[in-house]
Parts: sequence; structure tokens; C-alpha cells
Amino acid sequence: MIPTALPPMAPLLDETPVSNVLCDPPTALPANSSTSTSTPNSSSALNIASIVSNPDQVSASSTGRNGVHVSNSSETPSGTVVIVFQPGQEHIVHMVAEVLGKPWTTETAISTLSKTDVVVAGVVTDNLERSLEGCDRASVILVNTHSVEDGSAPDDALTERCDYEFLYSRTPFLRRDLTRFLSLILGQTRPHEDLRTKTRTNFISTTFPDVHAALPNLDILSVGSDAVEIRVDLLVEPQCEGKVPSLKYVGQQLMLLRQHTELPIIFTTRCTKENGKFPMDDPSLFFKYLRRAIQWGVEYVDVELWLPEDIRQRLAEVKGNSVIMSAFHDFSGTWKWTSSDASRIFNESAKYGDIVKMIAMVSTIEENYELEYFRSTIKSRGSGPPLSAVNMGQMGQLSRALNTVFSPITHPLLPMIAAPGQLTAAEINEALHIMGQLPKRDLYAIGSFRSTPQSMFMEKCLNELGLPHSITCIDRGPKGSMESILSQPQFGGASLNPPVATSTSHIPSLSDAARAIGLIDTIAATSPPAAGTNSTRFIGENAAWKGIRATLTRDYVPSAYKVNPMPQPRSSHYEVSGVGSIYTVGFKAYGPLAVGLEPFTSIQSVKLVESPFVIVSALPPEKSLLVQPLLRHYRSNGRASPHSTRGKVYLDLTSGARKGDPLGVARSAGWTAYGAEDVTAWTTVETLRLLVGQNVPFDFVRMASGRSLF
Ligand SMILES: O=C1C[C@@](O)(C(=O)O)C[C@@H](O)[C@@H]1O
Repeated sequence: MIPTALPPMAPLLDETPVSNVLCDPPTALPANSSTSTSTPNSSSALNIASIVSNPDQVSASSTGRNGVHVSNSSETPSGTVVIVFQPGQEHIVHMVAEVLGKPWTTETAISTLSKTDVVVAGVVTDNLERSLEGCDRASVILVNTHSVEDGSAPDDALTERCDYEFLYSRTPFLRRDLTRFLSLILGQTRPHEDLRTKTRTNFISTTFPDVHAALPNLDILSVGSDAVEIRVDLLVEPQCEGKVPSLKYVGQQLMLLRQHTELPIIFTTRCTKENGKFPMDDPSLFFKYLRRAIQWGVEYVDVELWLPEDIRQRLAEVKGNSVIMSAFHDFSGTWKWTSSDASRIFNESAKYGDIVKMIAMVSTIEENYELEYFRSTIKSRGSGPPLSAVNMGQMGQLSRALNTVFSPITHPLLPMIAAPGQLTAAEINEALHIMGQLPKRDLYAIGSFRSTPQSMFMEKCLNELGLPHSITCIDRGPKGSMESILSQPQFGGASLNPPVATSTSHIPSLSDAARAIGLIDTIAATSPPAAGTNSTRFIGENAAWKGIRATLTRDYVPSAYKVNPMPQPRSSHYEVSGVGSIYTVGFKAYGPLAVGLEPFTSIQSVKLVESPFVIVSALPPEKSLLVQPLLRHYRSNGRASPHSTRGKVYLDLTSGARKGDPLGVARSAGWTAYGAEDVTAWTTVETLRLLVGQNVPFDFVRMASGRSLF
């Protein structure tokens, strides 16, 4: 995953000026040389531009491995993103522009902006009407921003005029939350696309009256969850007990939750008849809250089926990139999966729902079999939205284990269960194992001694999740030894550290990402073994690219990494955020995926670069400080806002004890800096997902790994 063969560079003191640091090392090559100075393995894993874009869509063309086709789903947003800001809050416009890697302006009437230049335009709240005069509304995305720090709420009427609303407070999480919000509303990340490919998905139904109470345990609570549900109807606003929490309170609670979890959020306003607290006398109340959730950029909104059709239809029309979960609950205990009503309800739900949730209270075990039959009939249709269906009550617990689509789960640390019969992720896995649906598998961490702490951590996760699998850590032996492990009857998958080249592996099947990158770091099962046989099929995967992508897209949206130069600014009101190329230190990429990656090898190569968007260093630990002068060199260009550098993102892939403090230097010089620890933690998240199909949140991995890697 991390380059190991690096061009030698003269050891220099930290304070050495950049002109001395990058004197051509003895074996360094001209920047445009096509000859590689690093191993094939190391370099090809690091096409940051395509990694951020989405290497899932990087596939080998029919012409062979060199004809790699990279399709980019992270389209640069078209149109103008108009940020409506409160007087004195202009910094939020700068931040949006930074996150998007776009130029920005504040003084132009929107209608005069060119239709082709993509910019961020800041408009102060009072000027919105005037700024919009004569403007083609379809070509702008209006975002009302509001700082909640002083306890104020945004002007409702203003938000109604806008497409979205972003609430914020100046915390260390602001930038990250903004990135997540923008990535979703602009369709640059589509969490649901990712989740729908998983064989099983769970969501944790939180039941806190106040999200603050959830924060200390949120990481551990969400182990095994793919999404977090906020039960808005269960929130209790101080001094307003017994009343529907205000939009102001709900907005702040949601902001808080989103700042503390990377998981997608499900926004639920459960009505009184369906075990919730939202009153049913005025359906427009639901519209108001659910519409606002869409404006807040929530990933999933739960829309109850009893709501009048025009409300459900209108929500579907304005859903943007949010996903609608249609919800039907029956608590009567007399409703039947075998009745014609079941199909009718599914069909009605499918009209506007991207996912159909159907839940009934039962009192006999047979009703679970009836549900399974209904599930199979829906599946056999082959098209339409996926069905998430469970039975409530103790007798319904079997169905909670058998449901595979967004199973609601609970956790002992929650104040109460959200519905009768809810199970934890571990209980569901244990039940599946007992029923023979989740056979024990022998997993391996194959490679160097470095994999040991990671495999110990994985073992803890297996225990926490109630999974029956074992994990064994073994050194990579002589040639052929891996094949003998793969042929073990109970072999259930492996993580490989360091990874192996696809050309030398004996794994017949490869994922697109592994093929394009040329490395396998995970061997994952694609199908469970048939009873009594070892017919599991395996696929060579690459988890590291997702680790790199997740790291890099925490503070910048994917399209910010596009290597294409930005359009030139048209007036002096613009500041260019300077999206530029990606530069490497300590290694040189080569091969079909190296497009857009340039190495810094000499002082000449530094002189040619005005604003590197990303610098990736993979210097060996004892030389890690050599990058520091370079990071200082690209500090501020004098024109940018105080926190801006001429370079934006610094990724330090040096593993082990670094000499100097390149990350500290980078941060104090204004870079957004990430270390190998971040990439490793995200890669572990992805590895667990590939090996055991379960989600362990990043923050949990980082927390468990402490300061060291694990
Ligand atoms: O719809 C559901 C499912 C649920 O009712 C359950 O039965 O687990 C729990 C609710 O919080 C959630 O919104």
C-alpha cells in the first residue's frame, strides 16, 4: 500500500531552505521522465486523482490492462453555488469555495455571472432578492447558511426561498461537516449507491431525547451499523417537554449528530399511531420537517405511508440526493403478510419510496415464515425498490435476523429500544450463525509483522459483532505458501500487508479496482459455501484506495481534486482557490494510472509549480523531515485568506516513527494534513467490510488505535 523503494535523497536539516532540499538526488530523474524509480506496487496504488474520483469505475478496457478507462462520477458542479450568509459571516463563503476548490465572489449580481464559469457566490441575507433579479433560477443552487452559535435560528422564509440550509458553529468539525453536506447535495458522494451493494445493511435506531447524551458512546454504539437513525419525534426540547421539538432545535441536534458520525443519517418523524410522538392531526407538519431534512442534506428521510399522497409526491419531487425510505407500521396484531393488503402496501410505497419498509406486530412464529414468503415474492419481481421488512414483538425476532435490507438494530447503551423485539447487531449475527446462515470462517492476516496489531484489532471487532470467525496472523512464506492457505477447507478470506501484485497472484477473479491499480490487499469471499462443501468463490480486492479516498475527501469534495486547471478568474473580485496537480515526494508513480501525478525531484520541478493542490510524501521515516521546507515554501501566497496556503492537502504516507514533524509543520503552515494513520484506519474499515461484510466506523477504529496505529 505504501511505497517502499524510494529514490535516495540527501539527508538535510529541517531548516534547510527548499532550494537546497530538492537538489537532484543521485538517482532522481527529470520530472517528465517516463522511467520509474519506484516499484510497480508502490506507485500504482497512488493515483490520487482517480482514487478520489472513484476507482470503482476504473476498469480495464477490452484492449487489455494498459487500456485503462477511468470514468469520473465526481463531476465538477455546474452552475453557481450561491451562499446566503449573515452579515459578518463572510468566512463561510470562503470555506465553501475552499472545500469545492472554486473561485468565489461576493459583489456580483448573480444574473451577470457567466453560465459556464462555475463559481461560489456569496450573497448577504438582506441582498438575496436583489441579487437574484433576472437570474435563471435553474442555474443556481441556493444555500442559506446560518451560524447557530448565538442561539439564533435562520429566517424560515429565507430558507423556503433556498434549495438548502446549512447550520453551523465554529467548531473543529465545521469544515468536515460542510464537506459532507456539499458532497451530498452536489451528488459527489452517493452513500446509498455504496450501501445498496452490501449483502446486509443495519441501522441503529437511536432513542436519545438529546443527541448530546449520545456523543460519548456514539462510536461504540454504531459498530455494525451502516447508518444512524435520529428519531426526531423522541427528541425533547428543553422547556418544551411534551411538544413537537422546534425546527430550530431539531436542526441543531442534527448538526451535532452529523458532526460526530461519518455514517449516513436517517431522519424519522414517527407518528403517534406507529409508536412515535409526532401528532397526526396536521400532515403538513411532517412535510415541513421532512422537507427541511432534505434541505439539510440528510442522506435518508423516513416518509410514512399514511401521509396524503400529495405530500409523499411533493417530497419525492424535491428529494434531491436524499433517499426516501417509505415506512409502514401496523401495531394491530391482526394484519397479515398473506393478505392482499401486503402487496397493495408494497406497491403504494414503491410509488415514491427508494426503499420500502414494512413492519408488523406479530404473536406467532409462523408469521415470520409468512413474511419470508412475502419477501421472496417481492424479490422474484426482480425490479422495484428493495424491501426492508421485519416483525415486531418477541415472536418476530426471527425476521429481524433474516431481513437483509436496513435492519433496525439497538444497542445496550441506548436509553430504550425503539420498537418491541429489537436486537443488537451481535444478537443478529449470533442468531444467523446458529441457524447455519453465517458459518464460521478462518480469516488470515498474511504478511509482515506489521499486520499483527491490525489483526488483533480485527479480532476484537469480530467479538464485538458476535461473529464466529477466527483470524490468524501469519508471515508470508516462500513462493506457493499462499496458495496452500487459500486451499484450506475453512479459508474464508485474508488481508495482505504488504499487498501482492495482481500479475503474481493466483487469484482468478479480480475486482475492477484491484485490476486497475495492479495490487491485491484483500481476498474476499464472494459467495458462502454450499452446505458441506468448500465452494466459496474468492475475489482479489483493493481496499487501500478507498482508505485514501475517504481520507482525502474529508475536507475537500471529490471534484476539488480534478487535475484540470480552473477557468481563469474574470474579475478582480475573484480569488482562485487554485486547484492544481498532485505532487509526490519520495516516489514516482508510473503506469497507466499515473496521469496527473508529478514527482518533485529537483529544485527545477519546484520552480515550475505555483500551487500544488496535493503533496503526497512517502519518504522513509528517517528522512521524513525532508519534506518540511517544501511545505513551508508553499505557505501563503499573500492573496489568500489567512488559513489558505498555495498548496492545499498534504498526505504523509510515511509509516513508523517519523523524524521531524512534517504533519505539524504542514498544519501550522496552513495545509490540511493527513497521516498514514488516517489512511490505515479507513483502509481497516474497508477491509472489515470486504472480509466480514460489517461496518465498523472510522472513529471507532481511530479511537481503538489510539496514538499508534493499533
Ligand atoms: O421503522 C423503524 C423500525 C422500528 O420500528 C423497528 O421495528 O425496529 C424502529 C424505528 O425506530 C424505525 O424507524
